[in-house]
Amino acid sequence: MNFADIALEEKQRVLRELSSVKADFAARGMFAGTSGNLSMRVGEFQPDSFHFAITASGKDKSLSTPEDFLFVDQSGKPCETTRLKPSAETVIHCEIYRLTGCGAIYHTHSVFNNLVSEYFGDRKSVPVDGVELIKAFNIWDEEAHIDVPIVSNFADVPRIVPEITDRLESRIPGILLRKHGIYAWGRDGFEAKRHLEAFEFLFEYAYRWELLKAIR
Ligand SMILES: CSC[C@@H](O)[C@@H](O)C(=O)COP(=O)(O)O
Ligand SMILES: [Zn+2]
Repeated sequence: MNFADIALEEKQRVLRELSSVKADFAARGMFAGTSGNLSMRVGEFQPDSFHFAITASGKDKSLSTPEDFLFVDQSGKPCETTRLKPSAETVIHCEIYRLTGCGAIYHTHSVFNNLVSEYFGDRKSVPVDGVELIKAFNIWDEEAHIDVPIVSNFADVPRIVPEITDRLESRIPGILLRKHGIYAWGRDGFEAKRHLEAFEFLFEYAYRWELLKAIR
Protein backbone atom coordinates (compact mmCIF):
# COMPACT_ATOMS: atom_id res chain seq x y z
CA MET A 1 0.00 0.00 0.00
CA ASN A 2 1.27 3.49 -0.87
CA PHE A 3 1.23 6.13 1.84
CA ALA A 4 -0.74 8.42 -0.50
CA ASP A 5 -3.53 5.80 -0.71
CA ILE A 6 -4.17 5.82 3.07
CA ALA A 7 -7.28 7.88 3.90
CA LEU A 8 -6.59 11.39 5.19
CA GLU A 9 -9.23 10.85 7.91
CA GLU A 10 -7.26 7.87 9.27
CA LYS A 11 -4.01 9.86 9.33
CA GLN A 12 -5.75 12.73 11.13
CA ARG A 13 -7.36 10.36 13.65
CA VAL A 14 -3.95 8.84 14.47
CA LEU A 15 -2.36 12.28 14.92
CA ARG A 16 -5.23 13.35 17.23
CA GLU A 17 -4.91 10.17 19.29
CA LEU A 18 -1.12 10.48 19.59
CA SER A 19 -1.42 14.17 20.58
CA SER A 20 -3.89 13.28 23.27
CA VAL A 21 -1.83 10.44 24.79
CA LYS A 22 1.30 12.59 24.58
CA ALA A 23 -0.43 15.38 26.55
CA ASP A 24 -1.71 12.84 29.09
CA PHE A 25 1.74 11.25 29.65
CA ALA A 26 3.41 14.69 29.74
CA ALA A 27 0.97 15.86 32.44
CA ARG A 28 2.04 12.82 34.46
CA GLY A 29 5.73 13.71 34.11
CA MET A 30 6.50 10.70 31.92
CA PHE A 31 8.74 12.53 29.40
CA ALA A 32 11.54 13.84 31.64
CA GLY A 33 14.14 15.86 29.74
CA THR A 34 12.59 15.19 26.26
CA SER A 35 12.91 11.43 26.78
CA GLY A 36 10.35 8.99 25.39
CA ASN A 37 8.68 8.53 22.03
CA LEU A 38 5.27 7.41 20.73
CA SER A 39 4.10 5.92 17.46
CA MET A 40 0.91 4.63 15.85
CA ARG A 41 0.44 2.71 12.65
CA VAL A 42 -1.82 3.76 9.74
CA GLY A 43 -3.11 1.74 6.78
CA GLU A 44 -2.59 -1.91 6.01
CA PHE A 45 0.18 -4.03 7.50
CA GLN A 46 2.59 -6.38 5.81
CA PRO A 47 5.87 -7.20 7.57
CA ASP A 48 7.81 -5.57 4.74
CA SER A 49 5.40 -2.69 4.04
CA PHE A 50 3.72 -0.43 6.61
CA HIS A 51 3.54 3.19 7.75
CA PHE A 52 3.31 4.90 11.10
CA ALA A 53 3.27 8.33 12.74
CA ILE A 54 6.06 8.92 15.28
CA THR A 55 7.17 11.75 17.55
CA ALA A 56 9.79 14.10 16.09
CA SER A 57 13.20 13.77 17.75
CA GLY A 58 14.40 15.85 20.67
CA LYS A 59 11.23 17.91 21.18
CA ASP A 60 9.91 19.10 24.52
CA LYS A 61 7.14 16.51 24.69
CA SER A 62 5.14 18.50 27.23
CA LEU A 63 4.34 21.06 24.50
CA SER A 64 1.73 20.64 21.78
CA THR A 65 2.83 22.07 18.42
CA PRO A 66 2.03 21.40 14.72
CA GLU A 67 5.51 19.84 14.45
CA ASP A 68 5.22 17.04 17.01
CA PHE A 69 4.81 14.06 14.63
CA LEU A 70 5.74 12.86 11.17
CA PHE A 71 4.89 9.79 9.12
CA VAL A 72 7.56 7.24 8.23
CA ASP A 73 7.64 3.91 6.39
CA GLN A 74 8.80 0.43 7.48
CA SER A 75 12.45 1.50 7.15
CA GLY A 76 11.97 4.70 9.15
CA LYS A 77 12.13 6.98 6.10
CA PRO A 78 9.78 10.02 6.14
CA CYS A 79 6.77 9.53 3.83
CA GLU A 80 6.47 13.24 3.03
CA THR A 81 8.90 16.11 2.57
CA THR A 82 9.57 17.53 6.04
CA ARG A 83 12.27 19.27 8.01
CA LEU A 84 11.35 17.20 11.05
CA LYS A 85 13.59 14.33 12.13
CA PRO A 86 11.89 11.15 13.32
CA SER A 87 12.75 9.88 16.80
CA ALA A 88 16.34 8.69 17.16
CA GLU A 89 14.81 5.35 18.19
CA THR A 90 12.62 4.91 15.09
CA VAL A 91 14.51 1.73 14.10
CA ILE A 92 13.28 0.10 17.32
CA HIS A 93 9.67 0.97 16.45
CA CYS A 94 10.21 -0.39 12.91
CA GLU A 95 11.45 -3.71 14.28
CA ILE A 96 8.65 -4.09 16.86
CA TYR A 97 6.00 -3.39 14.18
CA ARG A 98 7.69 -5.83 11.78
CA LEU A 99 7.77 -8.61 14.39
CA THR A 100 4.37 -8.09 15.99
CA GLY A 101 2.13 -6.26 13.49
CA CYS A 102 0.90 -4.21 16.47
CA GLY A 103 -0.97 -0.89 16.13
CA ALA A 104 0.84 1.41 18.58
CA ILE A 105 4.14 1.57 20.49
CA TYR A 106 4.84 3.78 23.51
CA HIS A 107 8.28 4.29 25.05
CA THR A 108 8.99 6.01 28.37
CA HIS A 109 11.89 6.40 30.77
CA SER A 110 11.17 6.23 34.49
CA VAL A 111 13.27 5.94 37.64
CA PHE A 112 11.64 2.59 38.49
CA ASN A 113 12.07 1.06 35.04
CA ASN A 114 15.73 2.16 35.05
CA LEU A 115 16.37 0.81 38.57
CA VAL A 116 14.86 -2.63 37.99
CA SER A 117 16.55 -2.95 34.59
CA GLU A 118 19.90 -2.56 36.33
CA TYR A 119 19.03 -4.58 39.43
CA PHE A 120 17.86 -7.56 37.32
CA GLY A 121 20.18 -6.75 34.40
CA ASP A 122 22.43 -9.77 34.81
CA ARG A 123 19.48 -12.22 34.76
CA LYS A 124 18.20 -10.35 31.67
CA SER A 125 14.56 -10.21 32.80
CA VAL A 126 12.41 -8.72 35.55
CA PRO A 127 10.49 -11.49 37.37
CA VAL A 128 6.95 -10.76 38.57
CA ASP A 129 4.88 -13.29 40.51
CA GLY A 130 1.13 -13.43 40.93
CA VAL A 131 0.38 -9.71 40.81
CA GLU A 132 -3.17 -8.95 39.66
CA LEU A 133 -2.04 -6.36 37.09
CA ILE A 134 -0.40 -9.13 35.02
CA LYS A 135 -3.96 -9.57 33.71
CA ALA A 136 -3.52 -6.26 31.86
CA PHE A 137 -1.42 -8.34 29.42
CA ASN A 138 -4.31 -10.77 28.91
CA ILE A 139 -2.53 -13.39 31.02
CA TRP A 140 -5.21 -14.92 33.22
CA ASP A 141 -3.41 -17.86 34.92
CA GLU A 142 -3.79 -18.20 38.68
CA GLU A 143 -0.62 -16.79 40.32
CA ALA A 144 0.89 -16.11 36.90
CA HIS A 145 4.64 -15.70 36.68
CA ILE A 146 6.12 -13.46 34.00
CA ASP A 147 9.63 -12.43 33.07
CA VAL A 148 9.89 -9.09 31.31
CA PRO A 149 12.89 -9.27 28.94
CA ILE A 150 15.77 -6.83 29.46
CA VAL A 151 18.09 -6.06 26.53
CA SER A 152 21.38 -4.15 26.41
CA ASN A 153 21.38 -0.44 25.68
CA PHE A 154 23.84 1.17 23.26
CA ALA A 155 24.37 4.79 22.24
CA ASP A 156 24.38 3.53 18.65
CA VAL A 157 20.65 2.72 18.53
CA PRO A 158 20.70 0.24 15.58
CA ARG A 159 22.99 -1.98 17.75
CA ILE A 160 20.07 -2.44 20.17
CA VAL A 161 17.81 -3.99 17.51
CA PRO A 162 19.24 -7.56 17.07
CA GLU A 163 18.75 -8.39 20.75
CA ILE A 164 15.15 -7.13 20.54
CA THR A 165 14.63 -9.46 17.56
CA ASP A 166 15.98 -12.37 19.63
CA ARG A 167 14.28 -11.66 22.93
CA LEU A 168 10.81 -10.38 22.02
CA GLU A 169 8.16 -12.74 23.42
CA SER A 170 4.66 -13.09 22.01
CA ARG A 171 3.08 -13.27 25.51
CA ILE A 172 4.77 -10.14 26.91
CA PRO A 173 3.88 -6.89 25.07
CA GLY A 174 6.98 -5.02 26.13
CA ILE A 175 10.75 -5.00 26.35
CA LEU A 176 12.99 -3.17 28.80
CA LEU A 177 16.22 -1.49 27.69
CA ARG A 178 18.84 -1.62 30.45
CA LYS A 179 19.20 1.72 32.27
CA HIS A 180 17.13 3.31 29.49
CA GLY A 181 13.37 2.65 29.48
CA ILE A 182 10.40 0.48 28.53
CA TYR A 183 8.89 -0.14 25.10
CA ALA A 184 5.26 -1.29 25.33
CA TRP A 185 2.93 -2.02 22.45
CA GLY A 186 -0.62 -3.10 21.73
CA ARG A 187 -3.16 -3.75 18.98
CA ASP A 188 -4.19 -0.08 19.27
CA GLY A 189 -3.46 2.99 21.38
CA PHE A 190 -5.84 1.92 24.15
CA GLU A 191 -4.04 -1.40 24.59
CA ALA A 192 -0.52 0.07 24.30
CA LYS A 193 -1.37 2.57 27.07
CA ARG A 194 -2.82 -0.15 29.31
CA HIS A 195 0.32 -2.23 28.81
CA LEU A 196 2.70 0.67 29.46
CA GLU A 197 0.89 1.62 32.67
CA ALA A 198 0.85 -2.01 33.82
CA PHE A 199 4.61 -2.37 33.21
CA GLU A 200 5.32 0.79 35.20
CA PHE A 201 3.14 -0.46 38.08
CA LEU A 202 4.85 -3.88 38.06
CA PHE A 203 8.34 -2.35 37.94
CA GLU A 204 7.59 -0.18 40.97
CA TYR A 205 6.13 -3.25 42.69
CA ALA A 206 9.23 -5.35 41.85
CA TYR A 207 11.53 -2.62 43.18
CA ARG A 208 9.60 -2.17 46.44
CA TRP A 209 9.22 -5.93 46.92
CA GLU A 210 13.00 -6.38 46.73
CA LEU A 211 13.43 -3.66 49.37
CA LEU A 212 10.82 -5.24 51.67
CA LYS A 213 12.46 -8.65 51.36
CA ALA A 214 15.79 -7.10 52.35
CA ILE A 215 14.48 -5.61 55.61
CA ARG A 216 12.17 -8.33 56.94
C1 LIG B 1 17.08 12.96 26.02
S1 LIG B 1 17.45 11.41 26.67
C2 LIG B 1 16.42 10.27 25.79
C3 LIG B 1 16.83 9.94 24.37
O1 LIG B 1 18.20 9.63 24.31
C4 LIG B 1 16.03 8.77 23.86
O2 LIG B 1 16.28 7.62 24.63
C5 LIG B 1 14.55 9.05 23.88
O3 LIG B 1 13.77 8.34 24.48
C6 LIG B 1 14.01 10.21 23.11
O4 LIG B 1 14.66 10.38 21.88
P1 LIG B 1 13.86 11.02 20.66
O5 LIG B 1 14.85 11.11 19.54
O6 LIG B 1 13.37 12.38 21.11
O7 LIG B 1 12.71 10.09 20.39
ZN1 LIG C 1 14.54 6.36 25.03
